[in-house]
Amino acid sequence: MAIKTLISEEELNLKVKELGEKITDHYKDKTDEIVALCVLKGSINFYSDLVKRIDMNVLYNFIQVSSYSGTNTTGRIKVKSWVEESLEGKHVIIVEDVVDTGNTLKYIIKYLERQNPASIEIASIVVKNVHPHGINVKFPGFDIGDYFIIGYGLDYDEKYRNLPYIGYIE
Ligand SMILES: O=P(O)(O)OC[C@H]1O[C@H](OP(=O)(O)OP(=O)(O)O)[C@H](O)[C@@H]1O
Ligand code: HPA
Repeated sequence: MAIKTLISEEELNLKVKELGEKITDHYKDKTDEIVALCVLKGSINFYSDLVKRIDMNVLYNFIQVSSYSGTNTTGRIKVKSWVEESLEGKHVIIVEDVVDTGNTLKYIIKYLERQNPASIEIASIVVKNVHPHGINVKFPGFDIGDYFIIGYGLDYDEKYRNLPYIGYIE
């Protein structure tokens, strides 16, 4: 079993910087509060790098949901923890590591909308299928093909999250 690099640490750093600049530019005239919402566990590394590249005040918030077993979605989203503070009138940036089938985001957005945020946008370091479930990823990182990826927060059965790059198992 060999791990092949798909996106290097250097490529990740450059992309995160670029996304941070785009996000800063997009929200620069907004007066309402901006919340960066980390979708645990997979987004932890991207989130931590991205918020440092956003040149304005962002509030931190975290949720934990999961639906994968091995390389397949179970199709059932398990909510392990959810947003505690009110999102009413706030601009929410959902920070994801990967948008794959789009099931997870479809679920999250449906429930977040009930809290009447001012807006909801998505930043994802990797997008696998363009517009799954019609989901529009406003701040996409890398578009990739049909790889099951690991590293930079992404796991295979909870392993490999701490690789500093994104790879796949050959
Ligand atoms: O677009 P989808 O097909 O729904 O897949 C994307 C989601 O799957 C992964 O989470 P996972 O359920 O593996 O939990 P984890 O973040 O704790 O690893 C990943 O972190 C995304 O949240
Ligand atoms: O390619 C992937 N890797 C790890 N977790 C995932 N969750 C959805 N797709 C993936």
